[in-house]
Amino acid sequence: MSIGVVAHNEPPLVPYQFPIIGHTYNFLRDAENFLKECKEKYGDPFSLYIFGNVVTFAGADIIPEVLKNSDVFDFYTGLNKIFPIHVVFKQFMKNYSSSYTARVVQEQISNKINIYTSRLQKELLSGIEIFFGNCNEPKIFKNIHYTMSLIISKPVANVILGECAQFDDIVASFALVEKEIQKMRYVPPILMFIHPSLHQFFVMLPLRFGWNPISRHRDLFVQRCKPIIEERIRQRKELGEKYIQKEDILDFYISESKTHVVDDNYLDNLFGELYNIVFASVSTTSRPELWNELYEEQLKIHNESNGNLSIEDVNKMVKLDCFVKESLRHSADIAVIPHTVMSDSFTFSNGITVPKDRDIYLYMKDSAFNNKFFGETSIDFQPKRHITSFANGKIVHSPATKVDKSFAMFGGGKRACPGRFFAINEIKMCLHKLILRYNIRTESGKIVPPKIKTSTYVPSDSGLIFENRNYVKV
Ligand code: HEM
Repeated sequence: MSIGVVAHNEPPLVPYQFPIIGHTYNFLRDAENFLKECKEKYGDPFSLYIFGNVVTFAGADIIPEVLKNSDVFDFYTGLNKIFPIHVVFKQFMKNYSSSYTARVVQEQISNKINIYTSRLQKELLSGIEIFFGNCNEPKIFKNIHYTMSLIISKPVANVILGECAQFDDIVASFALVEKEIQKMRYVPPILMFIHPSLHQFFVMLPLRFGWNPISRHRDLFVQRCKPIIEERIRQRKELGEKYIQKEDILDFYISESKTHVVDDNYLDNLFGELYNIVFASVSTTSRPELWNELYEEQLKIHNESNGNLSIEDVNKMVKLDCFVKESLRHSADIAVIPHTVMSDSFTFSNGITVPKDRDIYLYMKDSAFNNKFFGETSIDFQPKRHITSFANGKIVHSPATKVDKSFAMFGGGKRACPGRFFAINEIKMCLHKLILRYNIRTESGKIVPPKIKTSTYVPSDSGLIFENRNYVKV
């Protein structure tokens, strides 16, 4: 049994038997139990030798320190090693800046939800009608994840592209972009055994030969949106100060660019900026879990709002919010999002030091199901745990958008997900409409667990049955 050499005060490196292979086999075979055992035996954080590299796993105590120090622990450097999403987009954008994109999402999308609510609602209802329909007879939907992506794509396309979202193929391309990019994520990192950069080279090989999974979406974007972009630029020029900016992200980027020339470079850049946001929003928002007891709350709010939701109505959906938060907690991946150490080293508050270039995986399951935060019932699905009732009758609810040490599903610190307000709002509106209209159950009548892919979960492909409640008109 060999024990790797670790520098003074480094996280303990879990002993392993076979050189080169290290812990790779145990990690691939059963990451869930293997990480649990390691944490119990070696504490937080600990290191493993996987795919030829020493990587560190941060559990519930260390995750908040990693997220808080985003200038030291870089998410994009870590992510690019296994899933070079930014390389895909950088082919289109000359000056890509992740912090600029984050600011646009926060200021132009999340801060303006009240402006978008009625449009989002209209698009969601139309998507639900197209993709689920009446369901007067119970209907089975097999690929529910993709169907939900299609439904979510409609409102997202509307907010991002304004009237360009009238084209069905543009809406479909929003859902497909996500699907195609996600495929890159599942290339097994076997070549990392030789050198980490070899895996990256292999994943990016098609890009080097000029094939980009999203090129055809770029062509469709140009075909559909170029005339609209040109017309908007023409109007801006003609009306000058009198031009009233449209409420969509496309017009925001047009106003920022201050150009009058719609050439290939300009369109590439616009496409890259816009579809980067599309990827972030569609890939994360489509979650079909439902909970029947929420029906009463939805019916009450539906009646009070006459079926026309405002942002205040969405905020009143406290039970639904707790349900969404609990669903997100339960769908936490086992370990995700490596953050790479960018400074010479970093010392955690418990005195343990990690060196430059070390990848720190967030052991999310340890945080999401920790008794320290959620007590003995941490593994149970209990949406009410997010509500606290005080003796004086005061009731406080911890919203799904709140990031703190017990809830890291949206990250934390300065780089916490800026799209979470939009995402939660959209999920709640969508679930509200679905719960009002349908009874939804799994084919087997039991809860179907997701499938495990290495250390992440992917939705199960078992079907969901939708049946019209025949009660309210949504
Ligand atoms: C349920 C849905 C979502 C989940 C679970 C989610 C989760 C996350 C997580 C974990 C991060 C990394 C945070 C960190 O490293 O601290 C992140 C970042 C980000 N998310 Fe989301 N997200 C969701 C929806 C969205 C939506 C709808 C948008 C856009 C409208 C969006 C845009 C972004 C952006 C731009 C970043 C990068 C932030 C930065 O670089 O500072 N996300 N998200």
